[in-house]
Amino acid sequence: MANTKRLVMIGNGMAGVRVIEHVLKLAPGVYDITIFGSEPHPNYNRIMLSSVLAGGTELSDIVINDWDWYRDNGIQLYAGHTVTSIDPVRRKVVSHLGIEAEYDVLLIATGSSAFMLPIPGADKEGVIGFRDIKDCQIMQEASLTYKNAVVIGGGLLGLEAARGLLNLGMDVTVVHSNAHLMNRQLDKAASAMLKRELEAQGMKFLLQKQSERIHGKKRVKSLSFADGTEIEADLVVMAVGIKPNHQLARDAGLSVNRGIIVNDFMETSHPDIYAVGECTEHRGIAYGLVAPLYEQGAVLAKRLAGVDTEGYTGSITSTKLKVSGVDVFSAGQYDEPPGTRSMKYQDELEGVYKKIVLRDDKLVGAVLFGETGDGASLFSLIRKGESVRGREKELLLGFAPGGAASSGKEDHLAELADDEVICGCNGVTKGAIAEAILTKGCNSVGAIKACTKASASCGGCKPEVEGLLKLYLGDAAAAPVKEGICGCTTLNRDEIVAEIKRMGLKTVKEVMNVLEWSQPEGCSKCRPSLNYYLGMLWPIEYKDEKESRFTNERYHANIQKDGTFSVVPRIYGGVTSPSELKKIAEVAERFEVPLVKFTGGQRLDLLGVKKEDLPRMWEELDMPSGHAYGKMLRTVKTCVGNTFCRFGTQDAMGMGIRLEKEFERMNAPAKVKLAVSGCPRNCAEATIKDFGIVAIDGGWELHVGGNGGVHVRATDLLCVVKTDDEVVEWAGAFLQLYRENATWNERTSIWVERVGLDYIKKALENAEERKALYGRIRTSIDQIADPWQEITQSRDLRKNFESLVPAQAVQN
Ligand SMILES: Cc1cc2nc3c(=O)[nH]c(=O)nc-3n(C[C@H](O)[C@H](O)[C@H](O)COP(=O)(O)OP(=O)(O)OC[C@H]3O[C@@H](n4cnc5c(N)ncnc54)[C@H](O)[C@@H]3O)c2cc1C
Ligand SMILES: NC(=O)c1ccc[n+]([C@@H]2O[C@H](COP(=O)([O-])OP(=O)(O)OC[C@H]3O[C@@H](n4cnc5c(N)ncnc54)[C@H](O)[C@@H]3O)[C@@H](O)[C@H]2O)c1
Ligand code: SF4
Ligand code: FES
Repeated sequence: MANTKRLVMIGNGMAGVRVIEHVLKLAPGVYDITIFGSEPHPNYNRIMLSSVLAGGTELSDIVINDWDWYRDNGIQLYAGHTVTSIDPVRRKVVSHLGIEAEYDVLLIATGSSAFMLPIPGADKEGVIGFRDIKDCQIMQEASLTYKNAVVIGGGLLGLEAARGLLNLGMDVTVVHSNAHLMNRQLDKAASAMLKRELEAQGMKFLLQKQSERIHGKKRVKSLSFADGTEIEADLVVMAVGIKPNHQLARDAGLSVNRGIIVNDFMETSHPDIYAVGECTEHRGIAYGLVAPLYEQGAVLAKRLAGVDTEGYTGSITSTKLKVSGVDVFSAGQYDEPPGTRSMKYQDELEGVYKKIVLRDDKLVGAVLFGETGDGASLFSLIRKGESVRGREKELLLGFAPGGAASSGKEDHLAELADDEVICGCNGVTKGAIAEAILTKGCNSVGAIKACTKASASCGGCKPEVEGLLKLYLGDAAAAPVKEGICGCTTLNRDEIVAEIKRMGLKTVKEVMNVLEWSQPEGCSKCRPSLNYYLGMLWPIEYKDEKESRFTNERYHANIQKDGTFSVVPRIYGGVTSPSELKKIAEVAERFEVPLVKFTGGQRLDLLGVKKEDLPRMWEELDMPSGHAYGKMLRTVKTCVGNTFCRFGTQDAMGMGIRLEKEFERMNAPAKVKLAVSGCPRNCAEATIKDFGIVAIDGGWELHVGGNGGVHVRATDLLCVVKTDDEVVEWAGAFLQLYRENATWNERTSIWVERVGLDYIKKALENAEERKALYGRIRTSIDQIADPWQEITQSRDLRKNFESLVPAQAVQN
């Protein structure tokens, strides 16, 4: 593009990408943008990692900008690339995979890393920080094998990690060096109440403990302390603060202290090199919360767009602990240094504690425990810095339910100026939310979230957003507002499916237009779900929209953390042959596959494959896709059954192979796994599968709704049948009932609990209905070709893989 400047950004995290979002709006077409990010993911909401660890949230739920966003905005993204050097003279950066990028403007947004205590044994297996997706995965995997988790650090991160590990079923002890928890956010009274509450949830604490040494051969076994005591540990999570990632800047000669030193316009000591986020130090402060970083980002974006700005002058911060069942809020001055006065309210029975701290009639701090609904309002007063003389009691007790002086939250919100920030995480003002409600028709928290991003991160501002809804829409908002499948619509799954059927809508775009989506392009939640519903409803006419699928499903292979892919061919029922194994081995050798591994589902995983090699590998393997990447039928695990096992009563392998051939290529709301055991000893673990078959004398037990993942659930017994044909028919009917009624992304374990086993039994016991369901699943599956074959046989489709050079670098 003529006259465009080359903007290169190092770091694909929250602060940096927020700057790019602003720049795209303020100065479209001005920059040719390249981003390098060490993590092999698109930009995601790091704040929400606590929810991912605690369960119920997946990476796809926390992605802020999906791969399409980069592509649609012409951004060259090198995901999985760590920049290893900056050359300020030649104005270029180099990544660890050798990619060079020249810049006119360089933006460093490298964030920070977990601070790891430099104690002996800290390098052992099982000792980690909590900073990214990978750490979440390590903790989730450890919880499957190990019992004792120790979290060092009783701050925000440590407690959120500890709660997540409890959810994963581990025995968790938090080791804290201070005498009270969250000592950087809470006073002693609130801290004591917090400790009691967390103990009631099952967390254990060791306070005033100095960790001295981590023991164990290869993997951690225990942790010992300066006082000579020791605790068993299979997993140690260090959450003792963060250290800004500034080495790259230091090596390039930039001024660095705790972080990269920046002025009020986020300029570093070098011309045309800017820095933003946790990697920076501004007026002596390195921030570790997202709200100030977004404030920095807004200033920097204006600077880059040539828009006037007064500069960034620093932030007062507020925090909210994200542990369900415990409400803790802290803002500004949380203790009472000389020159301040405080007012406190404590109700031990109700578990409520409130404190406000004042200096010269101004509110300078607040600590809330138990009732935190007024947090954002108090924070806004702290930021304003105006006199609150005469209103102190009202501030302490006033806004919350049960408060003495009830001026009401809406009254308070009404008094706020339009430029007051309501959502600190995303820098959204009252004026922006008012505009969304009054002129853009947003009438739910979800719609406001989609339109403005308010409440999209920690969720701490949700009470204020609800208050504004009530303020502007009155009683209309007092009624519980229906939440849609995502922020783009207020319609839920059943309403959407009904409307698609009623109006005969046939494409994703059509659904969005006709059902009046608030975002014309939809989002990463609704697009794949609409694609699924349409395919399920119109199996013959509907053409799958590849662009509405996630990367793995688009490339028919699982993307790995280094940007390579894994290839899993289908091995029916886990039964293979020497010639098939030889073929796989030869292909693995020919393509120099770095790792070959058996999966938990009895197949072979070829890991570390370059994207451009995928079609040729599939061709040479000449086997069907194992669909290890999609919301589809994954595996049918089998035991040897009566073919070899002396306990076996039925042919488990034969049944497994038959079922896998019957239902392979089946699209579903979520992944589906089956297993067949040849007798009630159940070696194939059929009772933790979506559909499990266990042989008994003279028949088969059919089990449904099991799950062996993070949320383990044993199956419910659906029925007992006699013949193999009946097994296939019931399995097909059950899977189709699930396909037709579950919400996209809902596993059978959740769906079965939601609709109830009785509903499923009733639907399937009717032979006519069962046969009809079976007929419909067959029709659906018969329309779908094997994706690997489809790609290898089409020159156009192959090009999608071949044209992507450097293949492993570019994810968009
Ligand atoms: C579990 C958890 C929960 C949190 N909860 C909250 C919360 O509730 N509220 C809140 O305000 N804050 C919270 N935070 C803090 C918040 O996430 C951070 O303040 C924010 O993410 C910092 O944004 P950033 O862009 O500066 O850094 P990051 O989001 O860390 O992004 C930096 C990116 O740069 C990449 N990078 C680093 N070096 C290089 C290199 N050389 N080349 C290429 N890429 C590189 C990193 O891999 C990273 O992806 C939480 C943090 C964690 C870990
Ligand atoms: N809800 C939220 O806002 C939230 C959640 C998670 C993380 N974060 C942010 O992520 C960053 C990291 O969080 P964090 O909790 O690690 O940092 P932190 O600095 O807030 O807390 C670290 C805690 O560890 C304790 N500690 C220090 N050395 C220790 C030692 N040797 N042994 C035991 N305890 C020790 C400190 O007393 C402190 O309370 C912070 O910037 C935090 O603000 C915020
Ligand atoms: S489940 Fe029964 S038949 Fe199958 S391997 Fe185990 S003991 Fe043998
Ligand atoms: S304050 Fe965190 S999402 Fe609004």
